[in-house]
Amino acid sequence: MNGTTDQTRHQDRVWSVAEHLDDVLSKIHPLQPIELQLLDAQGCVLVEDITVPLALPPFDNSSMDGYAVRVADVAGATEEFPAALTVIGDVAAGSGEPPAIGPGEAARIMTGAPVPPGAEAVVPVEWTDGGSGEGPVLTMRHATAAPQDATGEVRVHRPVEPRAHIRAKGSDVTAGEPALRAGTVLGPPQIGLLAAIGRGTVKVRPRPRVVVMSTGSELVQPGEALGPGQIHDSNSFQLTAAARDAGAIAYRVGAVADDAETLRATLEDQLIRADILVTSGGVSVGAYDVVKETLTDFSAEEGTVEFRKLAMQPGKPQGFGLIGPDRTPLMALPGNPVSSYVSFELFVRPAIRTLMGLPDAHRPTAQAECTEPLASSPKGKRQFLRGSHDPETGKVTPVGGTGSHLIKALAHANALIIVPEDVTEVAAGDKVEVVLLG
Ligand SMILES: Nc1nc2c(c(=O)[nH]1)N[C@H]1C(S)=C(S)[C@@H](COP(=O)(O)OP(=O)(O)OC[C@H]3O[C@@H](n4cnc5c(N)ncnc54)[C@H](O)[C@@H]3O)O[C@H]1N2
Ligand code: MOO
Repeated sequence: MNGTTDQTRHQDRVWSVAEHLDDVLSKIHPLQPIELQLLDAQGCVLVEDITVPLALPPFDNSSMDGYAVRVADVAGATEEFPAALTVIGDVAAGSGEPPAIGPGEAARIMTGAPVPPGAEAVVPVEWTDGGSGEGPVLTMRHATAAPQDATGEVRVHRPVEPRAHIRAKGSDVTAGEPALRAGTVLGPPQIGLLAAIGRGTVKVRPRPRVVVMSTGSELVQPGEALGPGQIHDSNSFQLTAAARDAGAIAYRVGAVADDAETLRATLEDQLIRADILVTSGGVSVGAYDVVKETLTDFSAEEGTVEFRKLAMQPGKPQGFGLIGPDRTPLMALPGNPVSSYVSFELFVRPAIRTLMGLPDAHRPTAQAECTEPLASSPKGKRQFLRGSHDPETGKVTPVGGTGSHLIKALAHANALIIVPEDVTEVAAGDKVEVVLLG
């Protein structure tokens, strides 16, 4: 058997969606963890258990703007017979050493300020005359407008329970308690907790750097006028946005012309900053399908990219391999805009999320009732039609047709309707599986 026959046979093999995905994911491994600043770690997976170094709150503090008092001093107080206390000063949030409260004394205290020694409870300002000498008030007067309120006398109109309006030291978390476990995905509240316990950096799996490049001599940057036979490059924008949406740091490279040398040089340049490379276009059987030509001709040192046909529509032609000195994954997607996007959702997004070590690499799916019959689907191919899914009714309505060039319909869809390989007809009311695009 000669080499050409081998290669021809190999190319003849049609891969299922699952086989291609398995092959991609089997060659992609989570990135090495690094220490990142908190905000750079957003959306990343924590790889260390985090223990609370100090209690939260770190000290007893007031939950209200009011007066720190001794309970016995306000026992039995009413509006008619208020308890009059001597105000010995202000305790603002951030106060280092608040004054001690003796019998018959109170300190004006602000929310979050440390409870002074001797105080047993906080009376909200609304239960007092605020030092005005008149009836109950709703607010304190501002310190600059009425500095005298930090001294003088306050009348308290209600008694208070011990510890009332005091947030105890350690009532949130105590020192030594686990704060977050390795494997946690860092969302805003987790980042808030890390900041609260004083962590400036954390060890996480970083976001992958994804380089997106489109190929095609017909492509013109949006914003520029089209010449004859030209179209705007939409894939590189769509795919860069999709890479970001998947959690990656995405770099968009302008469209590369259908020229093998230019493509080779651009790939070499870009490898340095890529954890994964995504190309669009040039993978079919045309005379100018430069991605396939260039990457198939790679030497052993440069790496191997395999081009294959998948039993799916859209997204039949796909290339995948590992290139460059670090064997960086490269995914060569078909150029038709819907094909490249569907391919991204099915193969690149899970690859990105696997690099990040995320537990949910795949988009969620749901069963839905199809509101309209679907045009006959090719036998033996898994078809992904665009749909508008309503989670409230559990129904999905097809949007646009099967054409891989229907960019507008894709922009009005929020789901992909899956028509399995063995199904050729879907009637209105039939149940279908949908990929929820979020
Ligand atoms: N004789 C055959 N022709 C084709 C086959 C086949 O099996 N036999 N497969 C078709 C299928 S399926 C697909 S998908 C496409 C894939 O083609 P390529 O990956 O080589 O992509 P191009 O030829 O470069 O472009 C296809 C189409 O998409 C437009 N395009 C490309 N890049 C962009 C971009 N960045 N932004 C917007 N639009 C883009 C391009 O102008 C073409 O119209 O091949 C079929 N042909
Ligand atoms: O597979 Mo192509 O992606 O059908 O248009």
